[in-house]
Amino acid sequence: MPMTVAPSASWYTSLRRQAGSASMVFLREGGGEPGGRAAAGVPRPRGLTGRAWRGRRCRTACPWRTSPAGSGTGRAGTAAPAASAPCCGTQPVSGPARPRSLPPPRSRPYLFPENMGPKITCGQSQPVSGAAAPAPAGSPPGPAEPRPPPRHRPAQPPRPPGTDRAPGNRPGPGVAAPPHLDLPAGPAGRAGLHTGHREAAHGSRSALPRSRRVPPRAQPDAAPRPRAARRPIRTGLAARPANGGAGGRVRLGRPGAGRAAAAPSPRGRGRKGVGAEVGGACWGAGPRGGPGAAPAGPGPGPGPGPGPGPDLDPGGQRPRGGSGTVRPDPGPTPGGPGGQWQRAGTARPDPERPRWARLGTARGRHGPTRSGSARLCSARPRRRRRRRHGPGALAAHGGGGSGAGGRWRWRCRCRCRRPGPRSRRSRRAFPQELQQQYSPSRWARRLRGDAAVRAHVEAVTAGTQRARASTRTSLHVPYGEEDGERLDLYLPEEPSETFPAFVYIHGGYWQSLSKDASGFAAPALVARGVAVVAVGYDTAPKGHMDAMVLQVRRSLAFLAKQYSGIRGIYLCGHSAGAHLAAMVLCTDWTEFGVVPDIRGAVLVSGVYDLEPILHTYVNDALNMSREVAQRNSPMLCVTQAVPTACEVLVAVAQHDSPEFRRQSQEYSQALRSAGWAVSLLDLASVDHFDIIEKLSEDTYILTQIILNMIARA
Ligand SMILES: Nc1ccccc1C(=O)C[C@H](N)C(=O)O
Repeated sequence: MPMTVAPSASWYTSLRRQAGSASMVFLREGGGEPGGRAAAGVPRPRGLTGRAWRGRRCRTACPWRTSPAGSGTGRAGTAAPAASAPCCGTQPVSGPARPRSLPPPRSRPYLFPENMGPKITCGQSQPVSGAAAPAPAGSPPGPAEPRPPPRHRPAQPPRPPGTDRAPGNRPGPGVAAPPHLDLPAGPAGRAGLHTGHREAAHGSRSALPRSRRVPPRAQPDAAPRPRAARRPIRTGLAARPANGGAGGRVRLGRPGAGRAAAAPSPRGRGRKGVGAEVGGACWGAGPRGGPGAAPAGPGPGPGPGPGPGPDLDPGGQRPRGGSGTVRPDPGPTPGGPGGQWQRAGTARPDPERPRWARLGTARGRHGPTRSGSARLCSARPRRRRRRRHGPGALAAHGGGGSGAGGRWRWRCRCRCRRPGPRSRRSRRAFPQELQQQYSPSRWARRLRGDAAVRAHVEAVTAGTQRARASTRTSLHVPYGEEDGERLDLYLPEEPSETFPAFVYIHGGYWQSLSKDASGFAAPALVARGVAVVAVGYDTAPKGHMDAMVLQVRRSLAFLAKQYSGIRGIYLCGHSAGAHLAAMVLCTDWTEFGVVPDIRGAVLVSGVYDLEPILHTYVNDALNMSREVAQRNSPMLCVTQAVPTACEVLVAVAQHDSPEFRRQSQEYSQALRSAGWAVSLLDLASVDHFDIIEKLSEDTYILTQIILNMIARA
C-alpha cells in the first residue's frame, strides 16, 4: 500500500521528524518537554533564536519545576518535577510527573493527523476500524507509539431552547468533541485570540515572522476599543519598503517580495522563495506568502497578479502595498473583512497611564486601566522581551497554545501565577497555523496556492458545461423562494420508472462556487441510470450558516416531495458541501413534512467541526459566532443511528491538510460510535480539489465506489 507522504517541512512535521515519535506524544497530549528542547536532543528548527529554542525559564515559583536543562530526557512523562530546579515553563505530558494541583489538559489539539484510520487507496478497499490504525500517513520511521483511544467531547450541557439547535437539527446523543481552546466564550474569546491590534502592536516582536502575520479580522460582535486606549504601533515595516509602496497602508500578512521568502513553509524546509506573494489572489486572508504559494518576489512567479475572480478574493479588498508604521484598527470594519489599517501616530498614548500599561503587554491587563479591574499584581513590571519567531516556536515549546495540543504553561513574570504574556502571544500566533491548515490549496501538490483554486474552479465549471451539453437537463428548478434556492437536474436519457438520485452539494468554503459548477459528475453517473442533482444555496455573505444548512435540507425535502420517481437519494458533498451534507444527516425531518429516502452519503474532504474555522480567514465572510459554529457542527449533532440510517462514506485526500484529515477521521469515528455504518476513505495521490474533480471520470475509484454503493442499496 503506498504510503501517504505527509506535507513536508511544516513546523509540525519537521519537528516530528527531528524529535521522533516522542514529539508526537507531546504534540498530542499537550505537555512540553521537561528540561527544554535542547535536553531532548532536538535540533533547533530554522527560524528560532537560540534563546527561544532553549525556552525561557520562569523565574518564579512555578509548579512545573523540572530538572535543569540538559538533564531532562525529552520523553513524555519521564521527567519528574524537581522542586529546586529552574522551571521549564512547560509540563510533562502525563503520568506521575503531572502535579495534582493542575487540571488535566482540557484541550485537544487541532493538529491530529496521525490517527487516521486505514485508508483505501486506488484499487484497494478496506473497511476502517478506529482501533487498528496503521502507521500514519507520512509518519517518520521508528517504533510505533501506542495511541490513546480517540477522544470525544464530553456531553455538552443542554443549551437553552432557541439557542441549542438550528431549525431541523436533531439533538445528538452527546457525541461531542472537547473544547479546543482555552478561551472565554463569545466575542471576548475571539477577540482575545486574534486581536490584530495587539498582534500588530508588538510589531517586529511578533511571535510570527512578518511575512506570516495577517491583518485582524473584522469582529462585528466585539465592541471597538476607544481610540485613546490604543497606541501607535511600530511594525518595523518602514524599514522594508513593501512592493507597491503607495498609499501608506500596509497589509500585514500579505508579504512583500522580500519578506515572503523567509516565511516558514509547510512544504519544503529550505525551499526559499516558495511561499511568497500569492499575487493578491489567494482566496481569503490566510497566511499570505506562506507555503504553497507562488515563488517569492524577485524570483519568477506570478507576483501581484489577477486573482481568481471576485468570488475568490474577498481578501483582495484589503489595502495592499505601502510602507510605514501602521496601526490596525481592531474595531468592526464595514469596508471589508480584513480590518482597516491606519497610519500609526494618529492616536497618542495616554500620558495618564503608567508606562507599563502603555506597553500593552500582560501588565496592561493587570493594571487598573483594563476592564476597570483592580490591579491584581503588585510586582514591578519588567521590560518586554523579544518574542520568539516562527511557528516552530509553538511546537518547540511543547505543542503550545491551548488548541495546539496542550495548555501553555508560561506564567506571568510577576508572582501572580496568572498566565503571562507568553501565553497570550502564543495563542495569537496559533491561529496562523490554523490559517494554513484551513487553506486546502496550500497542501495541493499539482498546483499550489491560488493556482490550485483557479484550476479547480475551471475544472468543475468546464466539467459542468460538458455535462450540460451531453445530458438531458432540467436547470434552475426552484425549490424555495430565495434566489439561491435552485437546483439543476441531470437526467438519464431513458429514465426507468424509478431511479436513484445522486445529490451533489458543492464546496467553496460556503462562499464560492455554485450549482453551475456542480454538474461535472453527471456524465459518468447519468450513463448508468443515476440522476444527478446539483443543489444551489446562497453562499456568504448573502447566506449565513444557519440559512445554508436550512436551504440544503429544504432542497432534499423538495426532491422527496416533488420527484416520486426517486428510488433513493445518495447525498454527496465536497469540502463545505460535505459539511452541509453531514448536517442533512442530522436533520429532524418532522418539520419538513417528509423524510427523504437518503440511502447513502459520500462526504468528501469535509469540515465537520466549525469551531476552528472561527479563527481563520474563512470566517471573515461567514461571520459566524461561536454559537452558530457549534450548532452547525456535524461533530456536535451526531445522532444515534436508526435502523434506516444510511451508509456513510467519509473520504479525505492524501494531500488534504492534517486538519482536514483529522476532521474526517474524527467525524467518521463519531458516526461509528453512534452506530452508523461508516467507512473512512483516504484516497492516495489526490488533493483537496482533484479528489472531487475526478468524479467526472468513470474509472476514478470514488466514482466506482459511488456506483457500487448505489448498486448495492
Ligand atoms: N475548498 C474549496 C473549494 C472550491 C474552491 C476553493 C476552495 C478553498 O478551500 C479555497 C481555500 N481558500 C484554499 O486556500 O484552498
